[in-house]
Amino acid sequence: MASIRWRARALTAWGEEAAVEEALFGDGDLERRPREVLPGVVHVPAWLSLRQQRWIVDRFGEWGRGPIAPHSPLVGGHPMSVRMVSLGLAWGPGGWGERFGAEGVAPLPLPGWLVRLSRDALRRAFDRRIAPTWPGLEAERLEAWAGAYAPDVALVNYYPPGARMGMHQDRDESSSDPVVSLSIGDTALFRAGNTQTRSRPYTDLRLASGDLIVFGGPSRYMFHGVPKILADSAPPECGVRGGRVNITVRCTGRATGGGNG
Ligand SMILES: O=C(O)CCC(=O)C(=O)O
Ligand SMILES: [Fe+2]
Repeated sequence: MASIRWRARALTAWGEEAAVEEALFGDGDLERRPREVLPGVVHVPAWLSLRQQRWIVDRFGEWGRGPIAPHSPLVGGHPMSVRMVSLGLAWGPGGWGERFGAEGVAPLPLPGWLVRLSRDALRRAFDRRIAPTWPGLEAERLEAWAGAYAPDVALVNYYPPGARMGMHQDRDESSSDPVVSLSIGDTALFRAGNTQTRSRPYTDLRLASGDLIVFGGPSRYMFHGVPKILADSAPPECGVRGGRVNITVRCTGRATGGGNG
């Protein structure tokens, strides 16, 4: 029995190492060019400049000193290894709510600059030359669509070294508008799965400091996760010392008082 458990652990570890190796040296990711990873999933490497990253990391510090202290929600009775705060609404395992915790504190609003940045993200990612499959809009219609994108919440995650996030769907938002995700700090191994199951097929990619990934349309409800953070891989100038910051911007249509445009 013990040896079976050991073998299972060894196989899991081997699977992860193989995934890391594939993500680091596999054909798909070597070029670090903007590309549609799956229909509706677009990865834009190094989208944010180091200066923008540092500025956002300063805001991240302010959010952490805000009304909601960074915390690790319990999922299935276990605390998540990431620490999070949310903006616009308060996120918990039960979904998005108006208030957080026993004291019922109101979260900070989603800032206007993050709304504008997210619209820019859609313009950049869903250019037909990069993302031919979805939504396939020609320039003028893309501009109108991106300009009308109205996110109202964000989940801000800090991954200390060694943290991870299991495969899950982002389905607490009633809107199927795309999720815009920004990464700063250590590189993450990001697993983009499928919409049916939390297992294969999946596509692994590296999200490095400054990278953008957007998922919408046919992949809006894909399973995804972060099996590993690559320690000490952040550029020192990004502003994160040890670990990784991830911000996902989303639309619930429920938050009020946010910064629009
Ligand atoms: O850290 C990431 O890249 C993904 C985070 C995520 O999936 C989430 O916050 O729901
Ligand atoms: Fe997610």
